[in-house]
Amino acid sequence: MSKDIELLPAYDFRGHLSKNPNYARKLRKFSINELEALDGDGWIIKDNFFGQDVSVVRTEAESYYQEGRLQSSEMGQHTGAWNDNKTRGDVIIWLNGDRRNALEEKSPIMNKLIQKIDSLRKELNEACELDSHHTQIQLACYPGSATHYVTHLDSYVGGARRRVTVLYYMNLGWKPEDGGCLRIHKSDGTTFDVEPIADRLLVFQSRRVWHEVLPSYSHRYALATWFY
Ligand SMILES: O=C(O)CCC(=O)C(=O)O
Ligand SMILES: [Fe+2]
Repeated sequence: MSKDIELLPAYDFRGHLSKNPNYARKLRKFSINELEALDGDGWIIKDNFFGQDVSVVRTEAESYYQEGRLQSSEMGQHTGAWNDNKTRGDVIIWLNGDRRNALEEKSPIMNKLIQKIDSLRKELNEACELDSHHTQIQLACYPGSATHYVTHLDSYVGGARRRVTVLYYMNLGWKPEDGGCLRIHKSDGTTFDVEPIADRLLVFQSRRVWHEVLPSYSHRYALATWFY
């Protein structure tokens, strides 16, 4: 993805909060420091987000893989140019729309996790006037063999108009040699690698944070949610 793409405006979380200081009291899941970081660096990490049920979520995720329901991903609906495993080597399933309704029966614990992630959106709506009413949810597996995803933005003019990306990792016993870090490219030219360890949540501004998935050498599972 070329860095010349036209950017959509980023969201000013702290600005919206400071216009309504009373709303600071509505913060339960995010701290003011975290909202400042979402405006500043553009991302935050929340470890131990869901607790020990991460192992059940992982098992539920693997069942989609074993049933052959994870399919090669497509990037950019407007062009086939990105639909190529040199760009992106994960296999995915969308869990919104009709599949979302089946989740309660098929993957009850993942369903609970999805609700917990959605409560973050509701809090941002209430406290920071995010006014987000549309989400997309995707379960993805990078099945080892150096599968990766090149540097990109999740949202830009002409693409999906996402505002917030939430990634939840479910890789128990992750080791450095498993690879698959999420590499963030900072505006000062340096990088920051996020290890995709179990029960870690990463939240970032979809319109600002350039990122890539480094080659993965074992099965690497993540649940991605986008707030529009
Ligand atoms: O799984 C990850 O860490 C990131 C995946 C990603 O960047 C995407 O699906 O847009
Ligand atoms: Fe991404």
